[in-house]
Amino acid sequence: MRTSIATVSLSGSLTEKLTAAARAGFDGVEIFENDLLASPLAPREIRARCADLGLGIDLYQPMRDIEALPAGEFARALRRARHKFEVMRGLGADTVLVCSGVSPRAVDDDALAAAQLSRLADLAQDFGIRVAYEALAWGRHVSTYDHAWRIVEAAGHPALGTCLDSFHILSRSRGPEDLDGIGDIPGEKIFFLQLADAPLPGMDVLQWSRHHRCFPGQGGFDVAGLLERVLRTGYGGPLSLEVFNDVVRQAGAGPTAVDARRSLLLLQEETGIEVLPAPAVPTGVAFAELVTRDAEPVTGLLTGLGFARTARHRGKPVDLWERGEARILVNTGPAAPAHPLPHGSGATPADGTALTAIGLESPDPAAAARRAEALLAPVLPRRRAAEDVPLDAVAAPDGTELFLCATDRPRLPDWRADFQDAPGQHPAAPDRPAAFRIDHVALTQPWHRFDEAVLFHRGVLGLDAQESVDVADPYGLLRSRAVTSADGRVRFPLTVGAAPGDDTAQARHIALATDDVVADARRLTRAGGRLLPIPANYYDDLAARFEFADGELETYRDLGILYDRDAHGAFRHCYTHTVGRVFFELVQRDDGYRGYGAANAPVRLAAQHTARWATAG
Ligand SMILES: O=C(O)c1ccc(O)c(O)c1
Ligand SMILES: [Mg+2]
Repeated sequence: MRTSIATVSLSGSLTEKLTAAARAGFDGVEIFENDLLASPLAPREIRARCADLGLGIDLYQPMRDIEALPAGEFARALRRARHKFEVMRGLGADTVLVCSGVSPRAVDDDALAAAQLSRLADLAQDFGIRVAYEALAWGRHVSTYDHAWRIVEAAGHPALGTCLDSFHILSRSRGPEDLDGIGDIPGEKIFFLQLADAPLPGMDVLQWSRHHRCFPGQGGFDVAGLLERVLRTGYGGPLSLEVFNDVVRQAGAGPTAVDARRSLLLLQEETGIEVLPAPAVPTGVAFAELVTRDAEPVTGLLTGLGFARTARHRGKPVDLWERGEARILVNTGPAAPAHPLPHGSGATPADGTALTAIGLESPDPAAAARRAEALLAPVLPRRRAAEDVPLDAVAAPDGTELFLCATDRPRLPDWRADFQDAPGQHPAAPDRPAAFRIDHVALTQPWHRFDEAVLFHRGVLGLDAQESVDVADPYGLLRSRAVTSADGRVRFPLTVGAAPGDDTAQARHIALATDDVVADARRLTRAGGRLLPIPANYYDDLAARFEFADGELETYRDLGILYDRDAHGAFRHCYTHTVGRVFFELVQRDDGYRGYGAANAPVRLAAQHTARWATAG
């Protein structure tokens, strides 16, 4: 089906918006009146620009306050309409959107509304234009799609149809039965379909619509369910995204357009319109890669955590550090990322050590890469040097390189083949295999790419998105949403920091799962490592909330171990100091604890701020 996007859904000048929409592969656009008014281009020039870019102008919008008006006022509205139809002639646009009125002077009279819309449609017809009437959820007398349709039906004019907008419909829907009326509208009378999602729970509907709409799959609406109903009517027009969102207004148009198209592709896949390569859900984390100019602080920390340097890359200054199933690459080479990093990404190695890449254990790396490519993820070169093992890799929205790889699996190229054993190196802490591994990797996101990142990990990699949690940071609020595989072998809490410039909230971390966090915490301190000190007040509060065996709480207090419990089990965890933009966490999950210790996160963040001041002198 034809895909389209409203210019209001992208930031920048009209030219920037059109270019971004075309580059992302949209077939057409809805031109928002404000974008036209603010543009130095005449309507004919906009038309030519769109034609050069291969974009159609599928809709011009909005026209407001036209129906059910007193006679004099309606005459003035028609004059306005004639002027707009002339603009549309210049644009070569053949459909105009008319929103249900909000004017206090409009009267509650469906017959009058139908008669006046019919007059408007007569005029439109002279210009070869169709009128699509949309019920705004906050319309004065018409606020539901079925009411708008009753008026259109009563008018019975060939140039008058309805526009369905998923936001207005779903924001007012109390249950699926409220959508049954869609099936009563003949598909050819649905002149246009606008798609948007929104976060739940709702709020005042005008604020919700104007500031918080998001692309399908990024909110809580069942947009796919609605689309299926509309398709069953026989609707054959464009699928058009119309998102009003404060963050989107500030984010770059290029990446937003890609995010938007990816959202639409996933929606089309969900509704059976598009067939994409199936996801090959990662089964584990093969490695995490740190880039650093000065390896010593990181390797010192890794040694204290029981890792040993076991191998070195044959052609690059990259060392493999291992303990159990946890593998960390330490890259001291020039940190030229294969993909440009967005501003504010936690993957930026500018100031020392940064977490820039993750190896995902993939059941079928080539298939995973094909899906990623179909969903517009930048595909990175398979070989960085002639002698390297070919590895599939793509860039996540935050610039993190995701290697789709295999470890010790016959018939698949093994990423470790590029590494040569470092003789005589064994981890200081021999483990039962799998007793020590990467539990999760917390990936801070640029503030304006969070919703995109969640959809990317869900849609492209096939991970499940968990509930979003808010965490109080002393200097703001942190939002965190984990994407995980069903068995919990892959867990990436995606977080978005308080203030964009806040270094503490920007740091990424690797959490290492152990079956004895106390022993590992002691090992680190014995090796001269520092664990993040936690205030005594925290332990006094723990004593009030939970019961502990004799001495247990004192041990935690001495070491800085935090404690949490959920319906399943217990969680003990502690944090190393931060090196550059990276720190480590040691975690012990008992009896199937599912979370990440969110209850402790405010204490941890405050302690990290304090520690940063201490080291800053
Ligand atoms: O918020 C508005 O006014 C507005 C305008 C045009 C639309 O298509 C819409 O859904 C909302
Ligand atoms: Mg709309």
